[in-house]
Amino acid sequence: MSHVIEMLNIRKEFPGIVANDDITLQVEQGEIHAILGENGAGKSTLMSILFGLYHADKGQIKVKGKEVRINDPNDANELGIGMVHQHFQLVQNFTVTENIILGKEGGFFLDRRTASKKIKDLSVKYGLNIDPNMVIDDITVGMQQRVEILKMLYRNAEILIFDEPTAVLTPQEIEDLMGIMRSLVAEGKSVILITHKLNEIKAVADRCTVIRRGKVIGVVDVKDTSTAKMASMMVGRPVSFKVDKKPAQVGRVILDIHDLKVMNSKKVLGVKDFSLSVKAGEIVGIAGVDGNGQTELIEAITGLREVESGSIIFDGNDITNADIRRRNEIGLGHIPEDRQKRGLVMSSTVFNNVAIKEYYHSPFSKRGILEAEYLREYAQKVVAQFDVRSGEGIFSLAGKLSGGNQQKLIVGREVVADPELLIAVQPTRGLDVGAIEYIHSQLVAHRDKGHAVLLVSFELDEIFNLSDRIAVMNSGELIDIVKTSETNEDEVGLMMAGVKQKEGEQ
Ligand SMILES: Nc1ncnc2c1ncn2[C@@H]1O[C@H](COP(=O)(O)OP(=O)(O)OP(=O)(O)O)[C@@H](O)[C@H]1O
Repeated sequence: MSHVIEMLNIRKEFPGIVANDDITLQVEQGEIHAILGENGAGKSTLMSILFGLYHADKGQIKVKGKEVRINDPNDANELGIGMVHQHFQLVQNFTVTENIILGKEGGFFLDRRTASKKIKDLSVKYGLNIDPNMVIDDITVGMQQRVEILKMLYRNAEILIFDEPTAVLTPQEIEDLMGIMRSLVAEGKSVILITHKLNEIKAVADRCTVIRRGKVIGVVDVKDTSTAKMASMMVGRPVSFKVDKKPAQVGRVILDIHDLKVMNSKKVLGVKDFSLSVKAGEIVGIAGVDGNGQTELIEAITGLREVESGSIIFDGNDITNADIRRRNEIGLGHIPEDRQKRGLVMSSTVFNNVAIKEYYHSPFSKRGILEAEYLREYAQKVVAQFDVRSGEGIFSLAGKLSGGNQQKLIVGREVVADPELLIAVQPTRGLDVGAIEYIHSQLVAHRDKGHAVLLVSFELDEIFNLSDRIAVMNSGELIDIVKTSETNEDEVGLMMAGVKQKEGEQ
């Protein structure tokens, strides 16, 4: 078998941490090679080296047997290496076409109509459902990811790196993407797939390199290795995939939404006459395909988007038009969908990011002066409890944390603040199975303390594992709300497609 890519004995250090410690990765031509590792294990660093974004301190890279030096992404592109990043690299106010041709030879002088046509054809061919004329700001996170995939396909890459490509895709989109990957390798291309989702590795990958804390633990043939085995190789202990929880002890209504109407960014109703209540001591999960009004609903509840009509009552207080700080103060916590845009200040430290919502009041500050010692201990507590790993602890910049560790930081900050209502949107996006197990147990513990949790997730498994009741959204409407114990994935799947239960029974 010929190796299309060989990364030999790669070492990369950052202040306080060895991100890659003597890593060897060999990818065969025509295979889908998965890389599995905990959050912060060094996967993105390794791929950034291959893509010319970082330079290894030591080691060698060979492409098709020839040693190469990859100084920047242009070198990588020339060697036929393409990458879909975990965090999108798109200009928000540009169209899809502009983003795709940006940085390509000829760039903006390219004939846009021809470029748009080629993009449209690729989109249709791979079922990506992207209109080349749409502006990035107006499309969902899931669609933005597909634009990244299109960008790579547009440049005819031979070796395609996917860094957590399915984290925001719907089950159907994931299926489609798997199909795309299979057809890519059938054409002789090679795929490197970084994912935390073991079932995806099982479904498409040929081999898997497992890394833990910067070191290679082993390379396995996927068809001969169980998901449980891969999980324990990665985490270093057995992992439980089921959430242990007692029946909910529900109390008073915490969140009461009445006939809510909210516009989306296209100025049409994204949320239509939506009513829902969430009680203390329960987790209500919102199930739905991405783009069916969940974002607008959550933005309305958290104060990020204006309400057209209807009301939002929080523990007896009308907060329909309240400002965000007031919502925080009366006990609303929010784990946002887009952790980089809304969750963290990337250029600031972990410490500042933990303090960001609390710094102005006691006990975090007194008479306008920060209680630095208290804040430091508080930040240390969040980092320790949620296992946020980085080179320089609370003094690391948030932007230097691995994607999963950024996510753990946000979840930790919001849970430790102990809000009456925790709104958790995709709380385990990008997390490894060990971290998911922990975050799930923390969300259940939050409920068991008598707090309310409103969960939005595109993972039906997660919705079913955590929720006491499931509210299904389709086209901005509440299709139905059902007890988790009285439904199943097929029924919820039908409702997600807009079929009301009674219609389904007919
Ligand atoms: N530019 C940087 N400066 C400092 N530390 C960094 C930098 N980039 C990565 N690191 C650190 O290197 C380690 C490995 O990070 P990396 O992003 O490679 O992990 P990962 O395996 O991709 O994790 P995840 O699954 O969470 O995405 C982390 O501890 C991270 O904080």
